[in-house]
Order: sequence, then C-alpha cells, then structure tokens
Amino acid sequence: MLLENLRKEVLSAALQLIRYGLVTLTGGNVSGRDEQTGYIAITPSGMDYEKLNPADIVIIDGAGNTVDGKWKASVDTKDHLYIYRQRPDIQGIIHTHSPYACSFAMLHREIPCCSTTLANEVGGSVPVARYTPVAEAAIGPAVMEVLGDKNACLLANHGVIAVGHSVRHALVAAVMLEDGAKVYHLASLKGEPVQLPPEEIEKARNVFLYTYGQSS
Ligand SMILES: O=C(CO)[C@@H](O)[C@H](O)COP(=O)(O)O
Repeated sequence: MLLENLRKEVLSAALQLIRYGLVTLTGGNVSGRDEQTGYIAITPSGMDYEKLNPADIVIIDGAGNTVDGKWKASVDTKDHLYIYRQRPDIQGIIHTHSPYACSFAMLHREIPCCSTTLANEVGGSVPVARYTPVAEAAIGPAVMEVLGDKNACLLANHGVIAVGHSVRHALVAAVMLEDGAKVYHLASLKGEPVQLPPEEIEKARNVFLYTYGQSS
C-alpha cells in the first residue's frame, strides 16, 4: 500500500482526537506530508474514524489530485495544501473543534500565553484567524495571516488548526492547546491570569522543539 506508515499515523492521530475529546463525530480532519514524494495523506470526508482502515486514508499530490484512495478527501484538503506550501517545516496538520479552544474562537479572542503548556506546544499566545466560510479554500490563507511560525491558531466562529513537524507533533499541539485553553478559562474565573514574558516563552518553546523527549 502506498505510504502505508503515513496512512497509519494519520488514522492513529484521528482516533486519538476522539480519545481526547477534541472532535465530535466527523468534525475535524488530519493530514501528514511525506517528505520524499511531497504527497499528503488525509482523512476522507465525513467518515467515522473508528470505522476506517489505513487504506481509507486518501493520498493526494501537491495539486490536490488523488494519487491513491477510493474516497473523497476532506473538505478542507485545499486548506491543508495551502498551509503545507507556506510552512515547509511542518509535516502534519490537524483541524479540530475542541470545545475550550473553540469557545475563544467564538469570541474572536486570542488566548494569551499564561502557561508553559502554550509556550511549549504553540509557541506563545494562540492567535485568531479571521472568519472564512468552510469548503471554499479560504481557511488556509486566513490561517497563514496569523500563524507565523507558531504551531496552532483558532479559526473565528469555527475551530482550531494545529501543525507540527510530524503528525504526532501536530496531535500533541492540538491536545495541549485544548489543555491550555481549559486552564486559561479556569484561571480567568478566579482572576486575571499572568502572561509569561517573551523570553520565557522562547526558552520554553526551544526546549520542546529541540531537546524534549528522546530527541536531542
Ligand atoms: O469544520 C469543518 C469544515 O471546515 C470540517 O472539520 C468538517 O466538519 C469535517 O470535514 P471533513 O474533513 O470530514 O470533510
């Protein structure tokens, strides 16, 4: 099977989205890019992740043509492709509708960086991309207006985009963003959360980019 490992990685991340409560039914999508071919493996549109096999993950080329797979690719495929083109450093993209993060997206409110979690995994505050309609290939350009070199942003009135240097890394960013949004929300109920200074954000970010875990 073409790009079997990448397909498995994409499906595994999609299943983890359910496990961590980041999506309801099929309200999200996952993709990974193969560095050698430039092909993208992406979840099919509107299909229950728990019923998918690796072969159900669709392989597309950089222009969005299906290279292998029998299903229609995610409705957000063109947005994933746009983001990959602008961010050669990333190889994984995850879109969720995770509830705590989405509640800030509904308010068009950036989540300030008051926790090491957001510093580590997002790279600072979580910006909000302007509202764009779905399925019109407008999400990608709106995301790139605010994402910079960060690993996540909110989509106004919609959801979350998380990216990473692998599918797994994008998953970690999506999970940790939701965790950071939840903790920020809880702290806000008690008072005014204190923002981390930029130099501390950078230090925390670099640890997670370059030395955390088994990579060094
Ligand atoms: O919110 C949206 C539309 O942008 C998506 O998350 C859909 O809800 C899932 O679409 P597919 O990836 O299944 O086509």
